[in-house]
Amino acid sequence: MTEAAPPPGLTVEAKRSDEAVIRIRGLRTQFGPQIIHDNLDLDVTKGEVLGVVGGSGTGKSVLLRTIVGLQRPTAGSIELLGADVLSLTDQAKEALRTRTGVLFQDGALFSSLTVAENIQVPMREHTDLPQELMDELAELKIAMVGLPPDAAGKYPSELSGGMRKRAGLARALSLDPEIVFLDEPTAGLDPIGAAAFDQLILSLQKSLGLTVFMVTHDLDSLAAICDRIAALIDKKVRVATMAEHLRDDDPWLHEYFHGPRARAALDAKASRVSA
Ligand SMILES: Nc1ncnc2c1ncn2[C@@H]1O[C@H](COP(=O)(O)OP(=O)(O)OP(=O)(O)O)[C@@H](O)[C@H]1O
Repeated sequence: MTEAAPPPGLTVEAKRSDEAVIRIRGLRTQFGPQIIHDNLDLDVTKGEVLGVVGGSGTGKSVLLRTIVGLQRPTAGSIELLGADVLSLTDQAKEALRTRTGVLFQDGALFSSLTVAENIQVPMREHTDLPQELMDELAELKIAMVGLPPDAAGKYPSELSGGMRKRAGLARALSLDPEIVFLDEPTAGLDPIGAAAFDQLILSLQKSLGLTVFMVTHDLDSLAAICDRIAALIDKKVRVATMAEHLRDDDPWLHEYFHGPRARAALDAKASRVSA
């Protein structure tokens, strides 16, 4: 079947931007006199892995929280999966929440619940599935993130840091979201654990067709799995591929992407590609 021609007046550019699952325009975020984002625009395309970087305090986590509706901006518009986040009814907000998953920096698991119960929290909140089915789904999510089956009955305190991250990811995937938001998913993991977590994110992204919005400081993650990188600079984002950022002469980008750690990450990527 041939693709239908776009309606008159719809340009190729407009057609392409229709694929944006997150579209931010003119975002301004301010805490008292402190302006964090100013006239920030960002499009995130369906199915991409977007890395979000920036110096400490530039507003990466606030941006994530604002997109998922946990923080209200001072001005601007945010479209998430076609819905205008800032004017939704509570009911529509709930419905949108079932289509997104969030992994906060510390995993944010409930310490008094087992891993399976943690994974079932969003199911209980948003569905009325019978317990038996929720148990089966929790088992499936546990397998998907590479945890052993006996992790289901364990409490977060009984897991290693890497396992807790995986459990947090399983909970973020609880309702089969279309977009996952990850806040520094590899922070606190050793390099081997971090690389394994990167590969897990990449394989889930590919098999589930997820869009991934990932705040990170981890240059290895950026090099290994991100399609594009949004750098928070001067209260706005500059979105480009890693190769393009490497050619940018902005001082922060230059220091970030040309320092010794960046070179090591790029060398590691180059040797993976040539292997
Ligand atoms: N609820 C809040 N009230 C007041 N100020 C806040 C609030 N949340 C964040 N901030 C401020 O906004 C700025 C951006 O915070 P954010 O956590 O987004 O930074 P970040 O880029 O994620 O930093 P880091 O890389 O250090 O985690 C910081 O100066 C922070 O103190």
